[in-house]
Parts: sequence; structure tokens; C-alpha cells
Amino acid sequence: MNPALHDLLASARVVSLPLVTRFRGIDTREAVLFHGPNGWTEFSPFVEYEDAESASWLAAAIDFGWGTTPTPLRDRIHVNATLPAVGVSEVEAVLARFPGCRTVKVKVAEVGGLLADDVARVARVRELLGPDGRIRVDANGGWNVDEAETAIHAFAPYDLEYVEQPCASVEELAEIRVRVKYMGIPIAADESVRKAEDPLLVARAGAANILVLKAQPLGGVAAALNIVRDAGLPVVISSALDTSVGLSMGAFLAASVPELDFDCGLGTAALLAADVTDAPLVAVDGQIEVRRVDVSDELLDRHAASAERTAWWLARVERCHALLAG
Ligand SMILES: O=C(O)CCC(=O)c1ccccc1C(=O)O
Ligand SMILES: [Mg+2]
Repeated sequence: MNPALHDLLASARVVSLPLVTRFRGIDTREAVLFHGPNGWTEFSPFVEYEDAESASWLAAAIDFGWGTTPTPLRDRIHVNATLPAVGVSEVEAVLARFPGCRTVKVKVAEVGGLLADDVARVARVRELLGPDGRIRVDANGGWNVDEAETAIHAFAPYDLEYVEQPCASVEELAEIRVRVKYMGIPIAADESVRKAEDPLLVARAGAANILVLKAQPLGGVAAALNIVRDAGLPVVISSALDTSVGLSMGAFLAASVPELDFDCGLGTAALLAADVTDAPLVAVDGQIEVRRVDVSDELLDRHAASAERTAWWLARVERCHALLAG
């Protein structure tokens, strides 16, 4: 049973957290935190998302705060460092925020960016990581098939673990997968899972080798686990620049996946200049703990969103709650 709107709003706190580096075109991250019977939970769809899409994020928040969370199979999760599309001179300082991480996900193909800069960023990561580190790139669907093929060839000397969402559509993913198969570079799908009408289509179409799954957009831990079971592909559990509370939801999902062979995108608390807890879920020896997170009243107050932004978020919660009820 979902909590009534009144119960949800009773504990809602809206925060605005500064980022260490610009990411996805934003430099502050807004989120709503709720306290349910299970503890703290998070609702943080990006501000430009429509209500229909955001409602799944609310379902996830409710599930984690009020529902049944599966018993974890592991108590720590290996995480990757997440490198925004920064200049070469900034790479080392960003990676230093992810102690012990043997895998780096590099953002590439940003609007207005140049392939030469993406290649230079990846080259710098390889130089810092050494030959044993793993490097994956995430294009967020920014290339067409030819651009993706050119880019993947350009990255070949740096030995990629996989390429995440090189192109936007499932058809394009299927095509680029065939074109680079001879190079042995797997294709991972992210937006093609979390933004699709049918999250299993990309798997059924044979358009990806790996699925990137995020608890919030997929409607929560249990819903994402159903996708893991039905897709029959290896998965990477990731997040959406969540606070440590949202990351704890992702950690429980990662801890419940039967086979977890890839490092997970759950280290991003390191990209926040402020968090909501005194014990943030950041990497230690390349791993985060699987645990619930207690928030600090003092931090909630210090990073409270403005009255106007708070009203905007609470109205969004109300609309999404109505969508889930309808
Ligand atoms: O997977 C990671 O390393 C961190 C999460 C991440 O990259 C991300 C964060 C916010 C929005 C989109 C994405 C993405 O994977 O595309
Ligand atoms: Mg991605």
C-alpha cells in the first residue's frame, strides 16, 4: 500500500546541493528526501523530466521507504569513478576523489564537445590508471552510428571495457553493436532501458551486451530486479547523481543482483560538494557500503532549497503521487 500524500509530505525535505564540477550541464543538484518506516528515501528526477517519467522515481522512493527491500547478498559494492567531460588538466583532481577505484567511467560526446578532447580525456585516464584499470565511456546517445564508429576506433588504443549508450535509438545500438563486434567492444544500454516504454526491448532486440540499471527511474529495487531476471544480460547498477540516500537505494539493488561482474556507478557522492549525511556513501578502497543512510538535520537546514524551489518540488510530488494512484 502506498502512503497517503499527507504521510509522504509530512517528512519531505527539499535540498539543493552544490556539485564539485559541472555535470550534465548543472552545478547544483536538487532532491526531495522522505522518512518512511524503513528509514530515509529519495525522490530526485531531473528538473526537466515530465511527470509521467518522474512518477517511476516516486514509486522507487516509496518502495525504498515503505516497501519490502530484499535481503542483500553482499555488504560492499565495487564502484567506478565517474569522470564528467572535464579538460585533461582536471582529470587527476577529479579521480583523486574516488580512492581505490579500479574502473573509471568517462563522459564523452557532450553537446558542443570535440572528439579530440574526448580522446585526450580517455588517454589521460589510461595514463593515470595504468594498464590494469578499466575504462568505460558514456556518450548518453550523443552520436549517430557513423560518429560512434569513428569514436570507438579512436578510443581503441586505450582498451575500453564497454561503450555506454553510444547512440540514442535501439535500432542504432543494434547497428553499432554489429559494426564494432569484431573489435570485441561490448555495447551497454542505459537510456534505452530507463526511458523506454518497454525496458526489455533493447535486450530482446539483441541491441546491447550489457544493461545499465538505475533504481529510481526503473521504479525501485524490486522492479529493477525483475528486469535483471527477465533480461538475461549482465548488468551494471548505476545512479543519477543522487544524494547518499538515493545511492543507498542503488547499493541495496546492487547487493541483490545474483551476479554482479561489473563495478557500479554508485560512487557519485564524491561529485557533490555537500551531502545530506555526516557519513556519506563514498568509496573506501573502491567500494561503498550497503546500508541505509541517516540524514543530518543540520545539513538539511544548511542546504534547504529556497521556498520557491521547495514549493515546486512538493507540487511535483503531489502530481506524481496522483499519477501512481490513478
Ligand atoms: O554510472 C555512473 O558512473 C554514474 C551515473 C551517471 O553517469 C549518470 C548520472 C546522472 C545522469 C545520467 C548518468 C548516466 O549514466 O547517463
Ligand atoms: Mg549513462
